[in-house]
Amino acid sequence: MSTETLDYQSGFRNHFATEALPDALPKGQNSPQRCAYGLYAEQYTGSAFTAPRHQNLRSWLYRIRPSVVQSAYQPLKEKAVATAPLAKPAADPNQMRWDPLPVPAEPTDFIDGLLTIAVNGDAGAQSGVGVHVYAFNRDMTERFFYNADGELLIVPQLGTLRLRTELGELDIANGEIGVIPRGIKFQVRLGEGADAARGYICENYGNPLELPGLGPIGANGLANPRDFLSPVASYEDLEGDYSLVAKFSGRFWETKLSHSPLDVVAWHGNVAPYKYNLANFNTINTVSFDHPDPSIFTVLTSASDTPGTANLDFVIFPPRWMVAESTFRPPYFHRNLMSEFMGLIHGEYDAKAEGFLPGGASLHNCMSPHGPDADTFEKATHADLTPQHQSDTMAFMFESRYVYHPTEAALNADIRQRDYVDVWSTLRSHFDPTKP
Ligand SMILES: O=C(O)Cc1cc(O)ccc1O
Ligand SMILES: [Fe+2]
Repeated sequence: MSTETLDYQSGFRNHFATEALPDALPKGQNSPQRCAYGLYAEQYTGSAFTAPRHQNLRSWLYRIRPSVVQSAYQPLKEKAVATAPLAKPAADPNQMRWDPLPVPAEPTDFIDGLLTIAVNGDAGAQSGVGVHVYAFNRDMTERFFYNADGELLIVPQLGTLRLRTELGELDIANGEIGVIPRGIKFQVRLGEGADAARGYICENYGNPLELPGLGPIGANGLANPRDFLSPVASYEDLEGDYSLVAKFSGRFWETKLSHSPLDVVAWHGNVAPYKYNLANFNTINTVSFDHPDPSIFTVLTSASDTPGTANLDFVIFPPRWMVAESTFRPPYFHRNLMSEFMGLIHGEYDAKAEGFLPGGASLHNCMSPHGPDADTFEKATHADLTPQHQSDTMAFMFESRYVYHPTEAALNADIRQRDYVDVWSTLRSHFDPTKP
């Protein structure tokens, strides 16, 4: 368990510069003939070299040993982690819901505690996402991990996490998110006070997440850049029996290391892990009438090649005032082009009176109808429309243009609520042609 508090650098995709030893970063160049302290220089790119400047991502790492010091990769036995496209695709128009994944009874670390719920797109074509849940109770100590298939958006629901990465350490708690860029080596440990952890992960095979455009909202609002925090350089110089697990092209591999890969003494650049506290989200909502579309709650977006039609939108449903006049205030009934995976970080979600639990999940695929359950509809159509504060709530959505294919494991899981569709079964006709 990790207790000391961490320092961070603030700003979204800033060009950061950080060193754990004085003058470890070279001055005025990236590749000096000899680096300070006998370090090796290593460039790490998060985009093609020739990506447009505003999307060009790279950092320079000054490390004790270059990453090439490793043994041959060997395949690791199959995990409960799937990657798109599935061998047996199983897209399903049924509305689906799951209870929270139980915390394991056996000692289980972050990697072994992952279960894929659904995937879409094609990881090899760098489009789509994988949606996983995790539940674990043991620190990663001798092993480290990187994911070549995509960046990882981590949404803790239970227990704080200490993310120990090559570029430094991050703590993320319930109500915060962490993002590990594609390929960054890291280790997950239980944070302060946690003996188990559970949460959600969106593995983004596509373009890296970025802040959405604000359009007529103006220059400020939603998630503000300065609230994003990246780690400062910190390193360990440890020799011993370590291993590095790689998720590469849908399979898990392992290479033996004789040292800890968290040996970066200094780095500079604009691609780095980051965290964000969802409580800092500047929420915008109607002050007149009607229920706005949830795109006003977009925290981060991964663009596809069709403008406005995201590979992934990460959307939250934060605490907020509900003041709409003469309006049905909860989410409306709808059928959407975009496919929607939802989770609940804490509290209750305003479209569902019961059954959608913190740590649970729901899936409403392209064009599958959904919306408020029957109890919510009943209450909201008779509610007194005074200003009401929607408190203690934080739901989120991984919304994607690509249809989600649930995994067989998720379809057959004990935690699946097989009677979910019945939450709408008592919605009766109120139609009366004599009463306009
Ligand atoms: O399905 C959901 O609960 C997510 C959602 C919320 C909302 O306020 C409007 C549309 C929508 O898809
Ligand atoms: Fe929806």
